[in-house]
Amino acid sequence: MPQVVFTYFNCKALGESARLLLSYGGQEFEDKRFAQETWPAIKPTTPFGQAPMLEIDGKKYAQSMAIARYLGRKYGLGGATLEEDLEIDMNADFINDIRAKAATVQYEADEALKKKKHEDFTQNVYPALLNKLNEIIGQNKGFIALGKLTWADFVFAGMYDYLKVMLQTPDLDEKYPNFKKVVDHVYSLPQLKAYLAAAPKCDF
Ligand SMILES: N[C@@H](CCC(=O)N[C@@H](CS)C(=O)NCC(=O)O)C(=O)O
Repeated sequence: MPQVVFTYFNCKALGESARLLLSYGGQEFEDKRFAQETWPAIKPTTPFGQAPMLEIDGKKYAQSMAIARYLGRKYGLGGATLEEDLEIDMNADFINDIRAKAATVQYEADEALKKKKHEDFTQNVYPALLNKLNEIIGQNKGFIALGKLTWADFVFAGMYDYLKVMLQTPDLDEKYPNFKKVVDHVYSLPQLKAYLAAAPKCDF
């Protein structure tokens, strides 16, 4: 078994999908979580100056989506054809686009502008995107793609609480009831039981 180290802040956000996938795959790994204060020392040791980082036998990899795709394919959670992979990628990228859009609001430094942007996005941007995602999950029987479990479900479930914070919408469950179906599908997997019991509790 390869030596695997996964490095990320002590939160779920962009890191949890990889932790869940590694656990699903039965891969032992060092779950290296760091505090905000230690980030400046770690940053220059990562491929792109960003976390998360996955190390396999000493080789370092970055980019949460690339990592999730790799682990998913490795553990049988990819498509059976290039077209199936395309469908998974398409829907996973759509989720990541929603997150990235919300990040432009949430990480706006000017508080007045942040409030204005949030109101604008909440009214004019998020509803169409979130309704579409809810519809996609409905068509896929409670999964993100292909009507069955794929690595994209781990991406969504892992970042779900973070999305609630980023969208400033704690009642996502009620507004878009299919979202919780994906989360429940992933979090009820027996392969994740030991990891979930041992992992530090994080709000997002
Ligand atoms: N596209 C990258 C984005 C990574 C990213 O934005 N990471 C943030 C934490 S969630 C980070 O490293 N922030 C600290 C910094 O950029 O110095 C990915 O998906 O991995």
